[in-house]
Amino acid sequence: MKHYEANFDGLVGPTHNYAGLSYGNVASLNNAAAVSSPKAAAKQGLKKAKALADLGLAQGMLAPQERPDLHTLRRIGFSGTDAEVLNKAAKQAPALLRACCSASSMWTANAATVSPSADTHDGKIHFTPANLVDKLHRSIEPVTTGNILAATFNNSRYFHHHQHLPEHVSFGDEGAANHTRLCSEYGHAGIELFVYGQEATNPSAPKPKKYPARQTLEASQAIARLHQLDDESSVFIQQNPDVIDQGVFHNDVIAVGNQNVLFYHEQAFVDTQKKLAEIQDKFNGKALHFIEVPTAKVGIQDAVKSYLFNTQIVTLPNGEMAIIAPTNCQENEAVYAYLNELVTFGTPIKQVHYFDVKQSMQNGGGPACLRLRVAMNETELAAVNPNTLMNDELFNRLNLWVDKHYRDELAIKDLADPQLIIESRTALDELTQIMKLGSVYQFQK
Ligand SMILES: NCCC[C@H](NC(=O)CCC(=O)O)C(=O)O
Repeated sequence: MKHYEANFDGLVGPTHNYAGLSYGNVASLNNAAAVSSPKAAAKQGLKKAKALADLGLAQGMLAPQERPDLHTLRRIGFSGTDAEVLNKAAKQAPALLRACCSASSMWTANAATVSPSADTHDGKIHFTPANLVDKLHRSIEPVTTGNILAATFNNSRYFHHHQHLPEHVSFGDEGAANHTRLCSEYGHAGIELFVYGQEATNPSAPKPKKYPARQTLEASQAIARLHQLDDESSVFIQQNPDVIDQGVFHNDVIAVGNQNVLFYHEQAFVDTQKKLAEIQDKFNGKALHFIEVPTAKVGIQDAVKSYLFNTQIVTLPNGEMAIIAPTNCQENEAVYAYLNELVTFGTPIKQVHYFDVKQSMQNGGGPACLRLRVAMNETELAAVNPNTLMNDELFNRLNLWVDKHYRDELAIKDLADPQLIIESRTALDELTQIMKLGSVYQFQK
């Protein structure tokens, strides 16, 4: 039986904009009110996804969400026709309107946590949508995310979909951005690493002073229980609170794993040596590559600016690993020098491929934020909705669809334009037909 790790990238939605909504995410704050290009953003994402499919990897796409989210605006008391709701919100509560217009579901690393069947007791792939409670604009994603995941992985024989965790800060859950999996082969049982920012029920435990720690230990433990993981195959690691305060709002800004490689910054974790020993122990003596990047070579600021660790590490069909990096890594002298050196270290990582995903980067989302990993065997892959899988036909269709429906530019003031509702719904309605998703959006019910 063949095994794959498929990447499901988030298709960037028609309202992609820079609203400065993510306190603690430096890029989001720095680019607040800049003019975005939804069309360029969607095309950059499609190009990366297609390039990975062309490298011989399993690659899918996840549909974006309905924005502006009029359902939420009505729920908080704005009434009338769609245009009236938008108009009133724009005048009376512009910050809430901005939160209801974000295309943030594009960062599918935050869509859910996924545990492959090799790790779970019932032998199914488990999905739990992230509740994303730390940020208002993201907390409105999980229900539709669940609908989209269920329409994409639509076979209950292989896929088990859970409800998102309770919507309270004690269970702050950011999905796969704070989760990585180590294994010798994708189809073998692996070690699931859950990296949390704080313990909600232990006020004396360390936590950041300035920026929020979005993921809690309690949420990570709940996911491990729901996904039927063994203690022997789960490791809970605290993210270093000092680096959260320097802009590392998710673990995938400072560490990434693939198969037997863990690539991380020296300052990423609390109790690093102890945790590495636990991982090695649970890995049953099999070979592991811990690639630690020292501060002396790449400082935290360079890591945050370039997104060195928000790279994807993928295993190519020939068994070598490649790093999928944003072009921002080439533009940073220290990081570029490090990556050029990394491929000579004798680790499984042999190549680096650079992609321009700047539209997403300007909101703090790199190549790894844009994808949700799902390790699958060939039977499970065959059970995925085939219309979501990347190939020449889907790539061409989606590019044409973007050309037809997306704006070249979007400024914050444009979010109050009622025409944007019509454009966005028309686009999404057509998309659900292209990807054969059924009625996943509120406006279709
Ligand atoms: N994994 C990357 C997530 C990036 C995302 N940025 C945002 O939501 C920025 C939106 C804005 O500011 O318009 C976040 O911080 O959760």
